[in-house]
Amino acid sequence: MPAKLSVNLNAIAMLRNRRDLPWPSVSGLGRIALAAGAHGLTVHPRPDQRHTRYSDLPELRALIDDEFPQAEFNIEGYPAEEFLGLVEKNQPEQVTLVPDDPAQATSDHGWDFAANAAFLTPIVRRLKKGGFRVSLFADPDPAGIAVARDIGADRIELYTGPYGSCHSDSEKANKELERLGKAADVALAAGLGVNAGHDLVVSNLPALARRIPQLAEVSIGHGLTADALEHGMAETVRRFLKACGW
Ligand SMILES: CC(=O)[C@@H](O)[C@H](O)COP(=O)(O)O
Ligand SMILES: NCC(=O)COP(=O)(O)O
Repeated sequence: MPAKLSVNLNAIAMLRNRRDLPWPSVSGLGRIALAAGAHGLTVHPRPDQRHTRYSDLPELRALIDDEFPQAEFNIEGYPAEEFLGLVEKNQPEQVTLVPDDPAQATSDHGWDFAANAAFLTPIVRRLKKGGFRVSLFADPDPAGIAVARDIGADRIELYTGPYGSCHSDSEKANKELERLGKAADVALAAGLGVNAGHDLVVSNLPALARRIPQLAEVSIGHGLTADALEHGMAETVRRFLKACGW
């Protein structure tokens, strides 16, 4: 089965947050994405709420429950107590734990599993007891991935940033793809599911899906939002011109 697509709404939320106005609507764009066939929605709330706000989460949970009950809600973030409380309140199908420092502009590495095993193990146990599927953000490092299994995760999410940044260097992209592929082989052999995300776009997805045919889910925000703007711009300008009487 092809990988499921979870649309990350953080970039939409960041655009919305430029003004004290309700547009672009995070739940409205989430509805459009799910109506178009996306399999789920992802948010990555950070403590400063510069992207998704905590108040967006109940609205997205209700959107899925009321209109798209087959879709999944994926909440990503650093597992501080505040984040764990948000997860427990908003009941996502999947929680993705990311080693984000609040000062980081975006996620740029996976967990050091050996160094964080004692920290993550009780958190993963608590989340799984709560009924949530747990995925851990991971660099494509086979040694670390074996530890992720021992920590109790259901899945890993491979950090694809270095692969995504090779858009103009196909040799480098192939090397990064092979690292991701080998890490996925190790994870799958260990019984872990494999998700992937960060800087994925239409042009780099097919090769990733071919190398990792068992890929369970990709979560995509920045590149997908950029495409939505590009492909929606002409129609939008026509609407504004019509409103001006042209
Ligand atoms: C874990 C991960 O790679 C994504 O959550 C990424 O952080 C996208 O969200 P932002 O664009 O808000 O950083
Ligand atoms: N988990 C990765 C994600 O949700 C989206 O990352 P990006 O496409 O915004 O880089």
